[in-house]
Amino acid sequence: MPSISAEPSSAAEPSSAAEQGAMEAALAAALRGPRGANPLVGAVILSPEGEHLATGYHRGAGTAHAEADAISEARRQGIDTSGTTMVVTLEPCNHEGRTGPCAQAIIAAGIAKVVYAVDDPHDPAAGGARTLRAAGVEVHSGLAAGEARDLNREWFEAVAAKRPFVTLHIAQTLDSRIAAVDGTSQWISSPESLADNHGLRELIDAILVGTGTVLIDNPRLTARTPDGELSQLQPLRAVMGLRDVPADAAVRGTDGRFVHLPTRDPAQALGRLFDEGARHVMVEGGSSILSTFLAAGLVDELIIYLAPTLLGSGTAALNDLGITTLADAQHWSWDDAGGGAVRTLGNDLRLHLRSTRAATSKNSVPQKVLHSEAAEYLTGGH
Ligand SMILES: NC(=O)C1=CN([C@@H]2O[C@H](COP(=O)(O)OP(=O)(O)OC[C@H]3O[C@@H](n4cnc5c(N)ncnc54)[C@H](OP(=O)(O)O)[C@@H]3O)[C@@H](O)[C@H]2O)C=CC1
Ligand SMILES: Nc1c(N[C@@H]2O[C@H](COP(=O)(O)O)[C@@H](O)[C@H]2O)[nH]c(=O)[nH]c1=O
Repeated sequence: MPSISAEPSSAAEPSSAAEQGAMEAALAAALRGPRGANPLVGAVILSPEGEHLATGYHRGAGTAHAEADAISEARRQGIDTSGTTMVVTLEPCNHEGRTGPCAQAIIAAGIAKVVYAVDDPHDPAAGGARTLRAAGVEVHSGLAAGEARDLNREWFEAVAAKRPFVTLHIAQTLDSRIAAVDGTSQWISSPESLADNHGLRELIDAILVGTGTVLIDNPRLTARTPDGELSQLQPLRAVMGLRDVPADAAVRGTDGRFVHLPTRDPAQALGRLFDEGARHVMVEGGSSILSTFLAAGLVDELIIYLAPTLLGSGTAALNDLGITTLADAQHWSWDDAGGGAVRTLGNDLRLHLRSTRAATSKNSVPQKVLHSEAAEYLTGGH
């Protein structure tokens, strides 16, 4: 059993072996969710005797939080949650949001004790622990705080910087081309990869491309179902670059969800999208835009659709990261969150990686530890 850390905190007390085991299970469950605007969170409900009664996790923005998911799971099984302990990887939220405050759900479920790993850094959500204590719930924090922070390190960093979480999308050939010499690129990906990409478009708040892509592809950048219908949720469509976006460009659409960002500075573009309310941005391309975000260290997650195709020449996925010596290479780590690090989508491989930018050696253990546990949940072929 991996050992997890307890950080000193005003409320910290020695935790029981059952609580430590539950925290490990909660950390593993959290990895089942997708990265994005919301953090990965897992929760386990323990009986007073330390038995695991129910597990929950967060499936992404707009869906039930992990605590509510675990309570629902207990209800589905007909389990009485009064007098139980909830072990959760993040401080329960206190805000109304789209899903209702978890602190109130915990109080209503009669849960007597809450053990959580790290405080919620997000101002409107913070304060769940205070609300719980005021209602007579015993609350402790700090168990596995290092692991829980590492689980969401990019998200914590984005929240602290007040910028959106950034996913970079690349649909490329085996030889890292995203378009042929004549500019044609539709489609490099398999239909299954395209469907996955449209699923992501529906989850994110904004999608961003450069003016080059607009002028060459005239993309719509909408989220669509496999039969071509518009999906229910649509991202804000953003084009970055100094040139004007043609008046008849498809990306403008007719729904008012288009924004031109007349800048070449990726931080400025993200700042503008943050001000527009975007908390998760997907950068789709082309190569100049992909490169400028990567060079600026502003990418949290990489999703690469790798097609078993060769072009030999054409537009390279990346053109310059400002790296001239191997010692300065960017290193990325495989990410098991949200369905796995490597999946087969039709003829393609879907590669999922996370930044190592903010990782500390002290906190880098749990990804390795959790690999085998997370593997149980994988649905795609590894
Ligand atoms: N397979 C795939 O996944 C994808 C493939 N593509 C393909 O990529 C190709 C387009 O790539 P590319 O030509 O690089 O176009 P980009 O979409 O990357 O746009 C480049 C333009 O963006 C503007 N820009 C804004 N910020 C910067 C910056 N920091 N550095 C440089 N330019 C900036 C510049 O225009 P300005 O003068 O207006 O400032 C520049 O000319 C197309 O063939 C398209 O089909 C595109 C997306 C995805
Ligand atoms: N060629 C290519 C992609 N290209 C991206 O999709 C855009 C077209 O979007 P739309 O007009 O909404 O269908 C295009 O401009 C580029 O950003 N994406 C992929 O997943 N796989 C691919 O092979």
